[in-house]
Amino acid sequence: MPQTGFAKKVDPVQKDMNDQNDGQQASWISQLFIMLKRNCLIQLRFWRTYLVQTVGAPLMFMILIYIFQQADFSNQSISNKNPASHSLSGVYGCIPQSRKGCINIMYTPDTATVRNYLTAFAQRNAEHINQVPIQKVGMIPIPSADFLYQYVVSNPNTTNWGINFDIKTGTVTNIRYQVWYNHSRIADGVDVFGEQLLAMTRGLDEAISNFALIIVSVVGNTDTRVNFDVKMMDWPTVPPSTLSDTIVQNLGPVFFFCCIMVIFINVLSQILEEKEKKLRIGMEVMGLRPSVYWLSHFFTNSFLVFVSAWVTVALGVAFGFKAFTKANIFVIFLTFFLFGLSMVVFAFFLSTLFQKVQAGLFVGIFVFIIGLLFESFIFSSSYTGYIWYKPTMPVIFSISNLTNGRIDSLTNTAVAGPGLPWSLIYSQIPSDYTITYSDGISAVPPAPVMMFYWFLTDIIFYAILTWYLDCVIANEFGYKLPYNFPFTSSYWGLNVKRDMVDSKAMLMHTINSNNDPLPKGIDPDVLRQREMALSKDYWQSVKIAHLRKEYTTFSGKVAKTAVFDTCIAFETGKLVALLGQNGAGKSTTINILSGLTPPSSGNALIYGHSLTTEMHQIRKIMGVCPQHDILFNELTAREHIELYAGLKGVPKKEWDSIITERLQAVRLLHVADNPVNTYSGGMKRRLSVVISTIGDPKIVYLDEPTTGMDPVNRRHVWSFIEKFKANRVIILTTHSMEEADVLGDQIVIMSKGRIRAVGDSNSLKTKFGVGYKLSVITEPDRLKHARNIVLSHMPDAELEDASAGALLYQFPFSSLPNVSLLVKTLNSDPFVKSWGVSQTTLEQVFLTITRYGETPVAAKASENTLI
Ligand SMILES: Nc1ncnc2c1ncn2[C@@H]1O[C@H](COP(=O)(O)OP(=O)(O)OP(=O)(O)O)[C@@H](O)[C@H]1O
Repeated sequence: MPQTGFAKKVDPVQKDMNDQNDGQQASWISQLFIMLKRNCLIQLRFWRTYLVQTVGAPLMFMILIYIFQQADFSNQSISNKNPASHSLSGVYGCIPQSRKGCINIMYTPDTATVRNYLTAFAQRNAEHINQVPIQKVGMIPIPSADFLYQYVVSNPNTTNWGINFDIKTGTVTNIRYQVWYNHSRIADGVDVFGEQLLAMTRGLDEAISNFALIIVSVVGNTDTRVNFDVKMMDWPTVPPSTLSDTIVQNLGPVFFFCCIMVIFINVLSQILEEKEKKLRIGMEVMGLRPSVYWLSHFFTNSFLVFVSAWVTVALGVAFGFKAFTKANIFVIFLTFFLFGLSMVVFAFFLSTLFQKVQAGLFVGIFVFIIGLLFESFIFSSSYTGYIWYKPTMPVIFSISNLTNGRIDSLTNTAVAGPGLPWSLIYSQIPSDYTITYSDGISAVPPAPVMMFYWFLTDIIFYAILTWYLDCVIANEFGYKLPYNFPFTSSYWGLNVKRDMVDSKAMLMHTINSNNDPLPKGIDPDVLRQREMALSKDYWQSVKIAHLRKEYTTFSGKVAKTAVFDTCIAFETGKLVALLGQNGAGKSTTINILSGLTPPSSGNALIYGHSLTTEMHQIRKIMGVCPQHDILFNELTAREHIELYAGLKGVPKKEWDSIITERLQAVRLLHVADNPVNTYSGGMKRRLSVVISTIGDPKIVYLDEPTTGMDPVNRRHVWSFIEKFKANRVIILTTHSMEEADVLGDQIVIMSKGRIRAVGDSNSLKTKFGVGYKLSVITEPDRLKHARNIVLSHMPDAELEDASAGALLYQFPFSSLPNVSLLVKTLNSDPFVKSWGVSQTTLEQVFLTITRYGETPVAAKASENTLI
């Protein structure tokens, strides 16, 4: 970055500003590798889950299909079981058991005589056979007995009877007929093989004889002799190799859909969990590029889909399902694989719409169920087919869960149609598979390759949507890009390469254009710091001007102003301790400075980079230890450091020494290879502190770094921070006054979003502590009595606090000689329980400042009116 205008300046603080360190950030490809490694490590830690998803689910569904199919086969093939025990009652009508309907009787030849016989038969057996669907296809002529065999083999369980007549007329009519009976077609679940055959032959014989009598009565022929020769034939048994995969056709698409949806639900919950636990934002703050994040998830989940698709194909072939064996396995694989990828990207898209795992999962499962319904028996033959076959459907309606309708079509084509060889993927599916819908539309399915194009379209469509929504929907800290961001040159990095003069000019513009009035009763030191921060001649490593943060409601109303008009500068090599009560605005300030949340107004210059426009540059020189640990439970401390060192672009040869030295410094080396979920709260905090120091950051934010640590480890962390602060700015928030006292070179006390006091520990104690402290503990109803004792010996003493029987006084150095007499009196007083004299502590300073809020100095005038 050009240094124009800076080297010449004589101001000593220029040295800090000129110390332009562009920081560390790994290249795009290195980040991708390191993220892929992280994803793989996490997947390996959960290998059982992923094994269930990729192998277990397909295996389970395949076994289920196989079991159902075997049950269906046994229904389709013939076996003599349960001899007859029922009385004759007539011929059963056929019972449709598949969508193809059923045929009651097939007969041949199709001659007038045979038709007459069967018409007479039908009239006499009307109650059994003249019913739907019998009326339509109850009896149909077929060309030959051989046709019957072929038809039954390829359409099992659709026909009841086959009758082949051979009629020779003369003086005596010789009628021979052969009867085939599908005795698995039973009405009440009990085989009535014998009775049914008897009923049929008796019925036919009667019909034929009757017909003969009618003829006699009509034409007057007296010779009515008819010879019957009846032969029972075995129902053609379907060889196992030609059994239809009706179960695969019907259940297959549903089950294959479920295999992929298991992965879909997992991807959705994985991404949302990383969002909810702020893991993703944590990595981005440490320099991870969003594109790398998405791509790494795409690749690792693609691998899962890849495995799952191949396992499905392999199992389908192993189980001998025709959908697989009749097709080219690559066609089948590509179908599952591309469908799986489209669902992965669809999960990405859904994840951008939600912040919480629960909400996202609810919608994910809803999508799953809707998809299942579309895939189910109710819709599979019509609705999804309709969507697939109707090319005019807009792209949006092809939402991925519906695209699986194409798997349905593919399975049907593969099973019942010509199969799917690679050579046919560009050809139209034969018109035999034309489907006529209830609205009269007759659609010819397009070539199978169209299905692949649709999946690819889905993948690209949802990838673009994910990228856009991920940018414009506010993240968990309210950060978002404008709706037109793709058309801004800054997004594409075309005009971000500013030099420091530009950034300084931007800051000065912010300063000059701010007309906010000075807050009333501002502390003189705070005012001086403010003036320096706003001066065009005073430049430090960090210069913050008019920073303000308003949290707004959904309707845009300001719900809370967390930070008001912060103006301050920090110099290199100093640790700034930010103190304040809960809700004072410390974390918000750190979140703004670390780019987690955008400021409502104001700006800052951090090592020459503008906060509002060059956050990507600032991230390269920044380390953050957030208030809540952002750690991956499954990874070890070593893997965390490798991950962040990788993202920051720290050379690999330095990793080992960083791990050893820093983990040793915070006493974590002995658990370096244990997963983080085995760590205590304090251990996690220590690891978070170490992570914030990776990559030689010039500015480090430590948000309550020692919360939950025991005193011993806290001291280890203090000395680690103390050593680390050379040549950097460290901004630390804490509720431990001791910590601020020990570490803070500059202490900033905030209250209600404003800076109330600034200075080093001593100056604050001198200014706000004014000398010494005297505490007296007495009975709660003897406070006045104790106060009189104190004031009689020390009229200069100023009351700071009086509560629950405790008096806290502050007295100047000049009153010190009176202490011994006062102590004597206190010791001899029966109502005084204890007393103590001490130098003012930072805690007392803090209490004073926060108690009197806006005007700490002026407020002291009213102190003695407390009791
Ligand atoms: N996302 C938000 N929406 C609305 N108000 C918020 C949001 N985040 C913080 N606040 C409010 O802003 C104020 C400052 O919060 P902040 O977290 O910065 O305080 P803090 O000083 O860090 O407190 P603590 O010591 O408890 O961490 C609080 O009143 C808080 O309720």
